[in-house]
Amino acid sequence: MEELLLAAPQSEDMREAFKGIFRIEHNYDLEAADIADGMLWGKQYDAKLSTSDCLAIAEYMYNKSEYISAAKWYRVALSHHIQFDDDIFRNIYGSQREDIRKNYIISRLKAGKADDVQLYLKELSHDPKTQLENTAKPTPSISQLGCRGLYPPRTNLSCRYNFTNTPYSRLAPLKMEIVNENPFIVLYHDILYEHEINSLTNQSITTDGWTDDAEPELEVERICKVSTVQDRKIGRRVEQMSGLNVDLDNYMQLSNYGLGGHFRNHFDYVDLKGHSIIVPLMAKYHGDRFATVLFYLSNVELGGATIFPRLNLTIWPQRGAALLWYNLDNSVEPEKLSEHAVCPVIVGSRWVLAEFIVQYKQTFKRPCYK
Ligand SMILES: O=C(O)CCC(=O)C(=O)O
Ligand SMILES: [Fe+2]
Repeated sequence: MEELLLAAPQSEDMREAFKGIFRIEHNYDLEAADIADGMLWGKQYDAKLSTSDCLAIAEYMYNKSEYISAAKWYRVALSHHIQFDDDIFRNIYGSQREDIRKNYIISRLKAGKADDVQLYLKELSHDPKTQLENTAKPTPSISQLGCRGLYPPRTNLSCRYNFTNTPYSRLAPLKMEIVNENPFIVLYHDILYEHEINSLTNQSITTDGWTDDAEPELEVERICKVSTVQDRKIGRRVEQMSGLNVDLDNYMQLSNYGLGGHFRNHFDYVDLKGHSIIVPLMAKYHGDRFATVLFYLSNVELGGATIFPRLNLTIWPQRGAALLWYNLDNSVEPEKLSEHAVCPVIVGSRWVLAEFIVQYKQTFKRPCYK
């Protein structure tokens, strides 16, 4: 029994799963009834949520003051709830059904009007897949549009072989897809070997990313596991991809995002001028993060795109590809357009490896700043 309990989810695991489901529901505009049925973003999965799962989610949404969402989850819980004609079952479950109905009505009233209470009562007997009355869909944010793949399609972009970044590139040109001209963002294809990907993704990572609660001064939220790795061979490839100087002994950041894992909008630069505490440290060692190279170590079955909301750019992870972008502009000032985020993972395990290329090592490679 003790062994079973050890393997069972703890209350913290449940809370994190609820938060993940909340992010998925809102970012992708999914309906509670669909999620409960395993219908995720248009794809039917062989998985269903139980009545008690739905009830627990409804209560989580209620406590978060997300009353419309709570009402939807209560209604789904009720429709999945055991309904027996048998007296014994009615005695056991009847009162629970009444409680769910009550909570549904309270949630509806909290987000609606007392005058509409008859309407709300009627809704209770409708199929949970029907829309709730008088509830408008919220307008999606720019980031949500990106996560849903709804930015306008891009034209006039190109692919070519890159022969020129380093002398070695002549022998082994890289497959380069230009995804944005200004600021320059490129996606390199087939940049990692299978054995490299496998050895990176077979590691177990135990350290959590960070949340607003843990480090409020960061003002970002990152839900994933992180670890560091050193790999001189991959470091050399980063040099080849970027044409910049890379510290081969640098630690790269390995991250794994699970259900609902995400990284809210952020910049990779620190903006040395604005942060007096870290400036001496950053300055002593290497300066700000000039560019980022992000290796995708897995495909993601659903969700988990990298988005640049200010550029209307969505990049879907492709195992073995790597994305390169600049965080500072030509005058080494923060490039505001480099703001980016990781959309919540709906299904799958998302692995990435990031190398941050630092500013002061580029003095001779990029000497001609404006
Ligand atoms: O995983 C991604 O798509 C982006 C990761 C990222 O933004 C970071 O590590 O700073
Ligand atoms: Fe980032």
